[in-house]
Amino acid sequence: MFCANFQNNIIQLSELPRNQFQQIYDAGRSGKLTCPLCQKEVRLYIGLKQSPHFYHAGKGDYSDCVEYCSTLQIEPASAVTEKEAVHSGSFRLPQGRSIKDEPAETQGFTPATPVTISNVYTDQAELQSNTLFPGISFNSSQYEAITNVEGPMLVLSGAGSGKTRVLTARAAYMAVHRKIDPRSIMLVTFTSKAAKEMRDRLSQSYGMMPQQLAGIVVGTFHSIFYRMLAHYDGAKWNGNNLIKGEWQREQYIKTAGREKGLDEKDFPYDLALQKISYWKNTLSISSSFKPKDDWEEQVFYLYQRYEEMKRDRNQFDFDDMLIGCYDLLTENKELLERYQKRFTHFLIDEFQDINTVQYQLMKLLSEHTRHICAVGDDDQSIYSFRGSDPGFILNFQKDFPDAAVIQLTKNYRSSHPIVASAKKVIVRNRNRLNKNIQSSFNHEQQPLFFYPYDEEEEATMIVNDIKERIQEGEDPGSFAVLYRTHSAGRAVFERLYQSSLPFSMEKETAGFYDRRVVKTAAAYLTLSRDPDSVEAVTSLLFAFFIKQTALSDLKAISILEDCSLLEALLKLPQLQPFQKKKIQQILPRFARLRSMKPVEALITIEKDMGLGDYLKKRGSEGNSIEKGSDDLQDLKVAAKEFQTVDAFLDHIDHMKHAVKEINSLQRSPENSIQLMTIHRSKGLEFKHVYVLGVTDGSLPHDFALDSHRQGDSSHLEEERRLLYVAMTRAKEGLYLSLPSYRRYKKAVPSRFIKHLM
Ligand SMILES: Nc1ncnc2c1ncn2[C@@H]1O[C@H](COP(=O)(O)OP(=O)(O)OP(=O)(O)O)[C@@H](O)[C@H]1O
Repeated sequence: MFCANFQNNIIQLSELPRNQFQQIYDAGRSGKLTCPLCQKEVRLYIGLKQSPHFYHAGKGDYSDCVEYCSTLQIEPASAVTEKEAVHSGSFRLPQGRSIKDEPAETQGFTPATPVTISNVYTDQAELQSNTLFPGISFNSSQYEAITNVEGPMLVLSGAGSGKTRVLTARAAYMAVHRKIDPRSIMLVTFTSKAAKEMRDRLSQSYGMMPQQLAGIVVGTFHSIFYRMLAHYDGAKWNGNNLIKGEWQREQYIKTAGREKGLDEKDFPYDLALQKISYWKNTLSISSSFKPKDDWEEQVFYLYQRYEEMKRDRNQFDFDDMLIGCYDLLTENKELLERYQKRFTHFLIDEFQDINTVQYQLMKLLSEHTRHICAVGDDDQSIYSFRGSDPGFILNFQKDFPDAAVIQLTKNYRSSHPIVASAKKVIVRNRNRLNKNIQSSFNHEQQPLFFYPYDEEEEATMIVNDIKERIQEGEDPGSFAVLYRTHSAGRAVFERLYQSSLPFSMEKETAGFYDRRVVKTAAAYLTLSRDPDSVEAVTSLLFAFFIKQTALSDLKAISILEDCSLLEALLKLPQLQPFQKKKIQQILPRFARLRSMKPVEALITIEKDMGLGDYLKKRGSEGNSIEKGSDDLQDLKVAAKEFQTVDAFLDHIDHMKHAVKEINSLQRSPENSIQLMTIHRSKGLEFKHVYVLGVTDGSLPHDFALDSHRQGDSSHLEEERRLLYVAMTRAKEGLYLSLPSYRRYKKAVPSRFIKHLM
């Protein structure tokens, strides 16, 4: 049905401006839409499977209502003149009627479209062997990769081609069939999640005895090498001295930057930190190191000061763990030999993401036996910013010219249409090894593009689609929603929370309202209704560049002079004249904020109340990947659906509680919808995968487009690999979202997928 009653007016869907769908959808959810005929509650459908339409909230036969609405059908929009239309609120309600009863097209709504793939699926029968472990089959390449355990081996494995299966089976085969001491097997993974999965698979699938299983050393580079360091010198490598938070690293280099007079609004500290990590992980810094240009000169200074600051405090960071171990083993031959005696067989997962220091460590440890097996896929290399380099795959063959090379090209995870589409995306990368990945099964479901209006509607469509599929019998654990950056997951988090569907997500995604800029902007809003909020006034001190110690003065002034904390700001004795002038201008505006619409209030805060200046000076505007002003734009998108500041602030509080609640539930991934960044999804698989924001600026990220414009296309290629990784997580359903607007700006489909549309 295509009409509904809203605020005593009849809305025709064909006449509803596209940007108001979400608002009407929300009105329906809060019971504010009714049927023009029976007056019962109706809702607006926004999803993937059908075009938007109104439907009755309760069950029953509503054919009369549908019929009635169809008699209200109007002439095509172009035929309705202004004279014929009346205006109600922000909606244009046509007067003209026609008795046509085909469904009216909804304005600007494009139904989901399938990805175009040209090649047809051809089933290539293959021999599978299951003699090694009952119930688990292996194709001939996998079999060879598992059983050929002597000497170096490189396994080039396409997405979903069973590298995890091969790695775990190879470890189990060595222990069970070849009776190699499990304690001498080292299996290195890239993430702790992958390590856990390997351990789980080893225990469940390969009939290993618990003591055999316990013997194999399975872990990430960091966990394995940190254990070596802690064992050698527990006092120096005490976990309490580890710098865990990025913010602390940033604080150190910003302190160093101030010594050099580097301006925070111009200087990209995030890139500087990345560069420092890169240098460390690629073992680039030696006595002969020379910065290449001015930028590197500056970063090199920050690097030196950063290292000094850590040393003075006996601290170390994650990169130091690997470098520390490398130094230890190269300097202490006796220790190296002890470890070499202990370990004889080495397996490395995600070899495409290895960096110099990790590679050198593995080479050192394995040089006595050369039983080293590296498994990787250059198309899934997505950590070059940390110094990883798919070039190691090529170097491996140089370092070990006698290495056996095995290609795994059969994809067992994803259906043919998914593999074919992902392949069409990745072949456009120039810097890659050519391979012919084929799916092992066909499926009638094609990957879909869908076209939400903006981020909010994108989240609504996805959550509704998941809800429908769960109602049809799918498990919540079959779904994953993937995105490029953490803040992009905010809207889906909020919709999922409102829907009561079980889901879990990474902490960073959940912490949108705790991001520094978001928190500061929200503090302005809070002070407009509670000028005595200690938390909000503390955030404001940051924004006005006033020392935090002023808080106790503020409290005293507020008691002695009987004024609010906010008003006390102006009476602070330590204010510089320019600060006083600014605060004088800004204070009266707080009260007015409360009567504005939240988006309007945020614009006022940004433009007229100092937040814009704060962003320029302190809000990481120089950052390339996470700009402060992007956070503010994201906050405006979140605020869009709210009519009052109070309602928006309540929503923020509610969502902060929601985060705590969801985290405390600790739902298992098997039973809940997963929200995560594409980076985190590596190595995982889901029946249905939704990829948010497949638009230029989001995927590829703006920073990669910038560097492409400046002549460096390596980041763009990495972004394409990210999309490839995201697509190849899906087994059956792949849904790529192409919103028309992003951060209030017109968005265009990602250059990576245009040829698939
Ligand atoms: N020979 C085989 N026969 C049937 N299924 C297989 C076979 N090999 C692997 N699989 C299945 O294919 C899927 C993908 O395997 P796996 O997770 O090991 O791939 P992967 O290469 O690690 O993937 P990616 O690199 O994309 O993360 C899994 O569900 C696995 O059980």
